[in-house]
Amino acid sequence: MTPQPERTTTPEQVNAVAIVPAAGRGERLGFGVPKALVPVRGTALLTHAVRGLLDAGCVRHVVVAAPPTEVEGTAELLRAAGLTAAVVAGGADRTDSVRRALRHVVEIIPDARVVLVHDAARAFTPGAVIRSVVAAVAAGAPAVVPVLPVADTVKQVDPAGTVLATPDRAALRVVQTPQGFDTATLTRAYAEAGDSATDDAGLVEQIGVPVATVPGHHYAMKITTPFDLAIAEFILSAGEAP
Ligand SMILES: Nc1ccn([C@@H]2O[C@H](COP(=O)(O)OP(=O)(O)OP(=O)(O)O)[C@@H](O)[C@H]2O)c(=O)n1
Ligand SMILES: C[C@](O)(CO)[C@H](O)COP(=O)(O)O
Repeated sequence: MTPQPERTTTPEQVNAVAIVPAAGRGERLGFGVPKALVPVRGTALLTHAVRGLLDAGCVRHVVVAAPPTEVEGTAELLRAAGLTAAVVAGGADRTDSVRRALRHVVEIIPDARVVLVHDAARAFTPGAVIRSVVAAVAAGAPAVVPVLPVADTVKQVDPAGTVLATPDRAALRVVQTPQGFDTATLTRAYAEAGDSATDDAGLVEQIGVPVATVPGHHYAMKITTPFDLAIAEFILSAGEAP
């Protein structure tokens, strides 16, 4: 029998669905408007983030969780930028916002096999990171997170700030988004795990499913403070990620 070439699924063949939690208030940024709507070079962070996902070439649908009072305005913002995305009302915390968007995904795209969850605040994530997360899920990993090594020494402290321990930083990673999941795994995690977690992979860990890692990128930083906004300006002026 003639040996058949091994079939691999490329990220472009997957057509993932992306959830974008964008309902945060941006208190640490302090602009008095939801952070996702804060402009960098005249374009809202959310618009940069959604465009980045759609331009990566492997995302078929985007579902945004917006502040409940901004659902219409957010839909209009994205339409005006020529971007196609569904917008739902977000919740009280990030987990609640993702839960609401995930419910929408399951309703409108029941055949979605791969789902990404990507912070609007990580608006300048390179397409290569998005594609490698999708590729790892397509290759069979039920959950995948992009990570970076930890550059500083990290201390564990008690509530008074006294150092308790110095974990081995070689075993630690900083976690970014998009985080990618087999849709059935993420749905089960949201149904069975605790109410809240600081990331979606945390809920998957709670149900005992292994989480794989792929290399992240400094450009996928979370824009949290005015200092980060200055770095975002730099990233835009520097052009394509090295
Ligand atoms: N109720 C919430 C809170 C946060 N997020 C989203 O989760 C991502 C990560 O949250 P973070 O960077 O902490 O944003 P904020 O909550 O807006 O920031 P802050 O804590 O400074 O108010 C952001 O894209 C944010 O919009 C959300 O969808 N719903
Ligand atoms: C999901 C996340 O961006 C991964 O690093 C992060 O945990 C979000 O944390 P936040 O406190 O909701 O910003």
